[in-house]
Amino acid sequence: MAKLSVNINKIATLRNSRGGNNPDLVKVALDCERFGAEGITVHPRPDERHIRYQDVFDLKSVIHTEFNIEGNCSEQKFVDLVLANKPAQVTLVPDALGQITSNHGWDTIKHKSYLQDMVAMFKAAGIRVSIFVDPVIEMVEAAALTGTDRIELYTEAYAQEYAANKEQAIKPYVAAAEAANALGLGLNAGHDLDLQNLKYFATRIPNLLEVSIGHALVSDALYLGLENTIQMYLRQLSN
Ligand SMILES: CC(=O)[C@@H](O)[C@H](O)COP(=O)(O)O
Ligand SMILES: NCC(=O)COP(=O)(O)O
Repeated sequence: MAKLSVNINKIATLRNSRGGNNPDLVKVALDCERFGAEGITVHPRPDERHIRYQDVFDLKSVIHTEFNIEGNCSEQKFVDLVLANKPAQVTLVPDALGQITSNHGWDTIKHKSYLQDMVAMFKAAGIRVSIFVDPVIEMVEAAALTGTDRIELYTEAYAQEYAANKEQAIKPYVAAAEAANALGLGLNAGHDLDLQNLKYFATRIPNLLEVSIGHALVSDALYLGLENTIQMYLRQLSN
């Protein structure tokens, strides 16, 4: 069963909107773990629009499930933050500064040499590395040449097409997952997964190890409650 890593970016968005500490991000993270989350994911962006760099230090000192820090390793501040906190996993995401959210994976062919260096650096620090990629077999194959432990399949395209044609939507992801499996790459997935599309994805993707879910889960929790929502997502992942 794939593990559920709850991305708490949007909790930080709400907190920052009034300048105080309500909701308390650390408390929410600990509650997510208490409710069954098997990991906590954060994506500190250079503008600190939601997760602040200090949040990472505060969270690292208290959470006891897997800590996954996502971000762009071309930012030295991000690299320093990850090395200082040594999370269970770092997920390398090629976001530019002005993006409203993540919207593409790495070109692992073009950036293979650079990613090899980044992967080696984080692995030398004892941090598992995952590289955010589109469901394109050539990108998966090139990712394997970087020495990364895992890839994370960027699932927005799947989520967008799911309602119209889920059989078609899943096809590139199954092919990419099979390629990853054959190459010995660990397999994560994330972005726009939700209560409607998660089970179909998780039951058809071979050897899926982890999904990181934030925006839809936090939105659902506004209506369903955080504990109930996490349990509902976990049920979607159980066979
Ligand atoms: C990499 C990815 O798809 C998400 O983890 C990303 O963290 C979402 O970022 P926002 O929460 O800023 O939209
Ligand atoms: N890596 C995906 C993630 O952490 C959360 O993405 P989303 O569920 O907020 O779209």
